[in-house]
Amino acid sequence: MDITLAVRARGITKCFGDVVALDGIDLDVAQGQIHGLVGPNGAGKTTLLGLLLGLAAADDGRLEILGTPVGRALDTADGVAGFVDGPGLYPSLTARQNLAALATLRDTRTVGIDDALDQVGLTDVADDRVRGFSLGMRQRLGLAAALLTSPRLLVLDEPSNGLDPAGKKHVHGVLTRLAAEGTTMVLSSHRMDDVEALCSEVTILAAGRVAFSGPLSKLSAENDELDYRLRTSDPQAARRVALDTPGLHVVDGSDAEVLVVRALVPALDELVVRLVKAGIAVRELIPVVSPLEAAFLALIEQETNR
Ligand SMILES: Nc1ncnc2c1ncn2[C@@H]1O[C@H](COP(=O)(O)OP(=O)(O)OP(=O)(O)O)[C@@H](O)[C@H]1O
Repeated sequence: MDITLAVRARGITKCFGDVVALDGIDLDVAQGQIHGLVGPNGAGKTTLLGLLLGLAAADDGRLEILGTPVGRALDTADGVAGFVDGPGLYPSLTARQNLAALATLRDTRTVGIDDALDQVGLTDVADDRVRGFSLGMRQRLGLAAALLTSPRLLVLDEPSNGLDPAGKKHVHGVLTRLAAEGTTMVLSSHRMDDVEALCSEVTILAAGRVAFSGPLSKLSAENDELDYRLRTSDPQAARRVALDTPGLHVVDGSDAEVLVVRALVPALDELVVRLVKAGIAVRELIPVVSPLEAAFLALIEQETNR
């Protein structure tokens, strides 16, 4: 048993009737790490998070949480908190009453309801009924509910769902601070940019299988061709230069103002040098999708075509 791992899963399988939701999943999450779980709809993310929260038991495989093997009884392991499919809240109660009710039900030591509300930025609406809360406010309240138990492992299903940019920044700040204080997190997202902002490691699920698991730095598409948007001072001349540049393709979807080119980094460098030599100013040169997003999409395609 490796006590430096907050989660250790080996060969986890979970079926719903004929549907194989998880098909032999291995997962290692080091203590204090924020670990992202990404994948397309139906990949098995929520099912896996549900197993970590003790909401369901695996059909096969071995799961250890915070150093303790998980049995077949449905129960949240000590030190674990979080939610899947949105937090369970009472709409007719206020935010503060919801947290008080949960603390009573759990009979747990609390870090303080006011403190939890403050951490997620809900102090001003603490005495408003949850019925009137937006999706983003409910997500924050769900996080506050999880914080009440001072968890060592926090399991969150799409915590950024419904958050506006300021809300997302706030919640990311809370999660980053918790990780710095030693809380381990496993969170799911559909978005690689979320994962990039928060996580040091990521597991990509596709069709119930692990397509990749490891540090984000390893998941790089540097050696693959990427599409880049190019905006210059002279789009027509830039197109002629691009068409002449070896190893670079002008992609359909380019328009009069913006050229989309597909290239490896060396060919892209050559294009920029040629543009500058031709007196054409480069105003914008950005990947259409980030290298991580591109690697993610390529892996998903590979795995779903297997
Ligand atoms: N309770 C259930 N009964 C039957 N099938 C289920 C159940 N829960 C999940 N599934 C199926 O298991 C597979 C994995 O679903 P899961 O919800 O874990 O995926 P997900 O990656 O979280 O998807 P999404 O991104 O859409 O939330 C899907 O095919 C889904 O239809």
